[in-house]
Amino acid sequence: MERIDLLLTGIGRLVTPQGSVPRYGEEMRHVLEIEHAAIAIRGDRIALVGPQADVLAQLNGAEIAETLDAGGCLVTPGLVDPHTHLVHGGSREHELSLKRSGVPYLDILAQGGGILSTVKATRAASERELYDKAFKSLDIMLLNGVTTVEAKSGYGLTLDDERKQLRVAKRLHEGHPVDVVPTFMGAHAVPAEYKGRSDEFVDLLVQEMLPEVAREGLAEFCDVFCEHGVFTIQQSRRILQEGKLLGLIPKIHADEIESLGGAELAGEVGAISAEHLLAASDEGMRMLAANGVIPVLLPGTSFNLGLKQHARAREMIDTFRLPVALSTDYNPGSCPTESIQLIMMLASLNLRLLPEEIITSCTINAAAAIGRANDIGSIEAGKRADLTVFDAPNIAYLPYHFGINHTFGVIKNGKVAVWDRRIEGR
Ligand SMILES: O=C(O)CC1=NCN=C1
Ligand SMILES: [Zn+2]
Repeated sequence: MERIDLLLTGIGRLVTPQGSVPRYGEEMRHVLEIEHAAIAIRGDRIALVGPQADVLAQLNGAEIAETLDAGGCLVTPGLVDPHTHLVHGGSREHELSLKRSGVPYLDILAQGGGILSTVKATRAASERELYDKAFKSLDIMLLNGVTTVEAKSGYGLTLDDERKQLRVAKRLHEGHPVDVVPTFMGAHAVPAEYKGRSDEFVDLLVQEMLPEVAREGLAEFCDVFCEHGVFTIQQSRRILQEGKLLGLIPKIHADEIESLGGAELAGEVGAISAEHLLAASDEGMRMLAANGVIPVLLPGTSFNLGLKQHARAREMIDTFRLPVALSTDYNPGSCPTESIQLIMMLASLNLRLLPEEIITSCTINAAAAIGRANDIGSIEAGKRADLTVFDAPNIAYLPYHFGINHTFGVIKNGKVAVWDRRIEGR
């Protein structure tokens, strides 16, 4: 047996989905649980995983560079956050009273606030300021147990400012332990200078921004805010199809507030994922299922907007056999939180997901929503050594004991990125 760089022993309970594809419907509750487990890591890959006695027996005689005792903690795959607006300037707490007095999200946007308020702040911010602000959020996400994050542009709305955001996302990927996966979302809102001329802005997106973003290789995905008062189905279709021709995989903010048929469009254009889906129709869910589109649900957003309606997750899983994923939707307006553990609790409370489904939604299915299920999202030999160590007895405890951070340790690419000294004392 070749040298092992890190041996993690003393794992009270290891819980992981299995495989390198999304888990559909009832499969979402099938997770592997191993008590008294160990994980052997070579380089940035998992070499061995199993009951500690078996792992040690297989390592017999191998050189082990470092051994860490997990103190009986719970270990899962590193958590994946597949839908964030990470890179942005400013904040929108000044809109809180408006929101709490009942002014709808889309009305604030129509009055030039909301996303457009963040556009002003992002255009005014330097790359350094955007980088430093997002770096702090990545620290919070890492400390929460997240090892890979998707980051959308969409607060620039000019070619230069969209490129600025995407360059910052690239630099964050290089400069922070958490991996950052970039999405172009120039179709996030119609900027003030194009007010009332949305088709002309779509021309700019399609004829100038998309080709340049694709040429520079600044994004893997293209996303659109397909919503009443933002981009129509026709405009969204045009942007996503043009992006796809340029090699940008489609994603879509679909049926977040009104049922426009965004889920149907996601199926039609072959999107990798469709996001929000509070108002998705049965036909929309059928289209998602028929075309292998992953629904990414964002219970933090409906919670923070005080919406009574939630995505019909149970029907998505039980009736349409969809592979549900979860995300924070971290952004300065509709969901200003980096806490994936709060999202776990809200998924349990408002989406009625089971603990096993929640873990699957935050690991392998979230990884699949950003095209990385073959690399991350489960604890198996050959997968990336991204692990999260929780001070919890089991996975049900995470959404049950809410409002705190249960993460005691994070291993990223086989290296310790976070390690709470209280583990030693356990
Ligand atoms: O409000 C924001 O800044 C982010 C958002 N985009 C679409 N829904 C929410
Ligand atoms: Zn979003």
